[in-house]
Amino acid sequence: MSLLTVHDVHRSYRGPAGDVPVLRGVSLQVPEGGVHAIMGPSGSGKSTLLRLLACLDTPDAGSIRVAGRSLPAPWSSDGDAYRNRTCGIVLQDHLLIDRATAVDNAALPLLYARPRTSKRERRDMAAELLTRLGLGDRLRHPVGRLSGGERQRVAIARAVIMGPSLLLADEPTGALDEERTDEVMGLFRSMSQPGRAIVIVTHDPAVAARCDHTWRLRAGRLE
Ligand SMILES: Nc1ncnc2c1ncn2[C@@H]1O[C@H](COP(=O)(O)OP(=O)(O)OP(=O)(O)O)[C@@H](O)[C@H]1O
Repeated sequence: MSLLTVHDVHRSYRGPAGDVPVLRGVSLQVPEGGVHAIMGPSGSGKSTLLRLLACLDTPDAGSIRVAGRSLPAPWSSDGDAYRNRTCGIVLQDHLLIDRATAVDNAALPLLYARPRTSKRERRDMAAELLTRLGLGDRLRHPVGRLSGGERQRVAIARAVIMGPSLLLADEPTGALDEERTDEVMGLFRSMSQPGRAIVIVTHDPAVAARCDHTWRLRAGRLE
């Protein structure tokens, strides 16, 4: 069964010389229980597509359904709930809180979880994930003082902490060495159970080779 169904999605941006079409009829069916990759040249619209799937933006035309339901409006409370409970996202600019520790950044989505969790539970869950991602000795560091690859892993921990049905990750291993890439891919693989799917945008053929399926974005369409 498809967890994610995208049908004939279009998205243009307004440019100085008129509209610039980026997505020109993207269709996609992502089955449950796997790790999938989207590749494509720089500027082909991969991040644009991911933002639509994360309900951070709306298509000009076409439809997106997750677990059989159409996506809500991005800035509605249903959109917030979708991003908190159904979908986890790792963006290229990680949007972390620099002064807060790695644990507090990773635990942030749990603040809005129902039923509520105690501060202790939230920190324990975050610490466990961060340790699994090789950050056991950085738990109490403010993320503003972490390296690019360390920040990337904090963003991954924050995206997966709620156990999302759909995990979307834009270049999640772009700043990581081989060993750390293995840890991240291992975490994604362990999450890819029935009822869940993981979609990663990557430029790295070695990462795509470890995914169940790879789509290529070319000329505004997926192949
Ligand atoms: N908010 C925006 N306003 C105008 N144009 C935009 C906007 N966001 C993206 N674009 C344009 O849309 C095109 C696709 O951008 P996008 O970031 O989706 O590509 P990408 O495939 O993710 O690229 P990369 O691999 O370099 O990250 C680019 O030409 C970009 O300049």
